[in-house]
Amino acid sequence: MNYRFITIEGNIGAGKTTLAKILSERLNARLVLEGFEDNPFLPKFYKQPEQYAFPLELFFMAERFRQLKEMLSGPDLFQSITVSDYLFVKCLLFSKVTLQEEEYKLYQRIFDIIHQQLIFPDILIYLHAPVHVLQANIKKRDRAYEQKIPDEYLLQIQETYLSYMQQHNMKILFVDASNADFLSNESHVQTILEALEKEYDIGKHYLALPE
Ligand SMILES: Nc1ncnc2c1ncn2[C@@H]1O[C@H](COP(=O)(O)OP(=O)(O)OP(=O)(O)O)[C@@H](O)[C@H]1O
Repeated sequence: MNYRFITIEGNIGAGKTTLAKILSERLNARLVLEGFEDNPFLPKFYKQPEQYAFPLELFFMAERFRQLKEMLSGPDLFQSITVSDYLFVKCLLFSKVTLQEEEYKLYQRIFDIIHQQLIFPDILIYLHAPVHVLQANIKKRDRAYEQKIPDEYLLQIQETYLSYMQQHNMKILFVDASNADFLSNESHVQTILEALEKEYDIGKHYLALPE
């Protein structure tokens, strides 16, 4: 397989973490997961978004930068495969939705300075699911602070991801994850693994999972 650094992205509740864990096991890869539970501002943000969005986003940026930087300085960067469940630019995409305009401009300035120090994945697997599926997943996993996320917020996040992918040249496997069940449907995992054996051109490549 030609991809040494694979990143999985998608909206809240799309199933990134599940797939990242499974792929890392199957590919014997290093796993990089975002530590959103360590962000003390997240439950507060969901109660009072305007008040807590800026510290929330700063915390995410600092933590993710630290994590990816550590990964880069690790000894096995060129020997092993790495699978992560977020792109660094995720902070910026969410911030576009969560921050006020002036705050966003400032955030973007800091982001622009630091993101150049990081490497970009070889391929992005984007899990796309409609809002009602995301809401059902969010309900099922039952994190208390996520239970009142409005559909509108999920739609805005989705829009931001889609327009980012439209504007940036990268190899993207765009997976229809409406019925994805990587935990108990082996053929779904196999579809992704087989796709990763192929060499793709830059751009979006659609991938459907078996019924
Ligand atoms: N930059 C951010 N700004 C605001 N909230 C964020 C940000 N990054 C993550 N979150 C929140 O942290 C929580 C976990 O986010 P994330 O989407 O990464 O994981 P997830 O929903 O568990 O993913 P999946 O179900 O696809 O594995 C969600 O409530 C999400 O809204």
